[in-house]
Amino acid sequence: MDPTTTCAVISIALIVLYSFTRPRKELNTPPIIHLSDEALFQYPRQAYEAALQQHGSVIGVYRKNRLEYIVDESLALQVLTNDSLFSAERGTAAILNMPILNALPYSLIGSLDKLVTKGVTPILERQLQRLGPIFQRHMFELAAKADDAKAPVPVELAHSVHEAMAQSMLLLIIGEKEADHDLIAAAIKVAFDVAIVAGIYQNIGYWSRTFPSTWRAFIWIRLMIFTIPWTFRRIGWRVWKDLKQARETGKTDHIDPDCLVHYLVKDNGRIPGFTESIWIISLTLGITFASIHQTSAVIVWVIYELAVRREYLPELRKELSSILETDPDTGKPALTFASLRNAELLDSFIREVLRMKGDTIAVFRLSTKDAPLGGYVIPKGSLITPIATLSHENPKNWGEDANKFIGDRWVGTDKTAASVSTSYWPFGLGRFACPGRYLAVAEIKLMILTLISRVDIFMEGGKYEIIDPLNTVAVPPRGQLLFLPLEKPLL
Ligand code: HEM
Repeated sequence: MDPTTTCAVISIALIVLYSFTRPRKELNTPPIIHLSDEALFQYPRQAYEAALQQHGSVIGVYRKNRLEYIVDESLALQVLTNDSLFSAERGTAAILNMPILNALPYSLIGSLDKLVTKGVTPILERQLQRLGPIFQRHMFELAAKADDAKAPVPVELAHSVHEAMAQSMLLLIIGEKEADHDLIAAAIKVAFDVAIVAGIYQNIGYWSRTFPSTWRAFIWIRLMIFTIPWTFRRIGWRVWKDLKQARETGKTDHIDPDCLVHYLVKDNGRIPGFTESIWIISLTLGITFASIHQTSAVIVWVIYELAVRREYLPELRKELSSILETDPDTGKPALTFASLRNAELLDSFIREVLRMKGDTIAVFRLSTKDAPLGGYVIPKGSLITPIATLSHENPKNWGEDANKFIGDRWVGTDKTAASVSTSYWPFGLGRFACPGRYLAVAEIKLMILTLISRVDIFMEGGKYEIIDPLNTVAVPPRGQLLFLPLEKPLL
């Protein structure tokens, strides 16, 4: 080895040795509070809120063998928006059990954010014109299950919602206009499998909850190496073929110009090569999960809430009648982009559901350096999250009735379901607030208005059950929805 190389090797070795042996200075870290599994998984809101009240604005709590720092509303803004101390991308990767994302040369989460911000939001109206008929067809088919019924009949909502979401997202993402049953099933399965890796159902399984580290290792290998590539192969192959044809012909006309794969190819600046194609396929996998799973869960939440708060239905139908426009081709009443924008009462109801459904820990960040916070120091590499209920239901933010569900609370204000602030962040906050929220709210409105234009909705027993109180964000409630056809459909 020549002297220069020897010096370089020795220097690197010394730096590595120093960084491992360097005495770690004592940090003034927040108190670590023990919360029992029962408290965390059965009544997390009360447990976290009481601990914060007793021990101050920031505490450490072990959950599923992992230390998480929990803050109250006074520090929420700082934690969620101070990118120089708390990283959204790293926090999301860690909480989704995918720290490997942080080792990639490009930021997957940053690229997904850009993809939706640039590829969907600016052309939201056009996208909704394309996707709308798919949502409506699935909801009409579901409503038709109650045709001729004289008493409320049970229907299976979640399945239809997932199919509608999967089919429309296949059109949005890969430009598949006629997705067959297998392709739709593959998209649903991919979203579900990624949700499992991401730990979305981890709180409700005995093994995953009791042996979280072993569970994480096992599930990661099984799902990431075998199951997800297998279920994703049909979608991935379709994208691969499109990209291969582009490489061979130098052209992209065979790819739907409004789909996200087309956007990615254009954004790449040249026809993607092999590694760029793999990256594009990874992004389509990520966006399939991000766009299908959470929106489907929220639609179920909103419809179940409506079914137990039936007093809002007459007003919502009145609103629907007033916002319908006339389809220029058929002359029939139609729901357009403008109709959805004008559905103020429904928007307010959705916002109230998102505010009040009891989210506790929902949006995570990871400290990128030893970060001063609330009189303590959060050590570098720590997960940190504010408790959502303390912001969302705080009387200081929303008045004395802050913890009361008032469906029309936001009508006539500038606060829409998608407009996030320090006191309302179901879509996150700051630079990385969910880029898909405008699309998501429009989809939710479209599905709900379509349904209530044809059927009356009820919950069996007048109630639903929360399956996972610690994850009301992504796990929908359970209950039996019932439909009764309207005498005079509005659509
Ligand atoms: C009601 C449905 C949805 C909810 C409640 C939701 C919520 C969230 C939340 C809380 C975050 C993290 C934000 C943060 O860290 O500050 C997020 C990130 C993200 N969401 Fe959504 N989301 C929904 C629908 C969608 C849809 C339909 C899309 C795509 C079309 C989407 C795409 C993304 C992406 C790409 C990210 C990661 C990048 C980023 O953080 O900017 N989401 N979402």
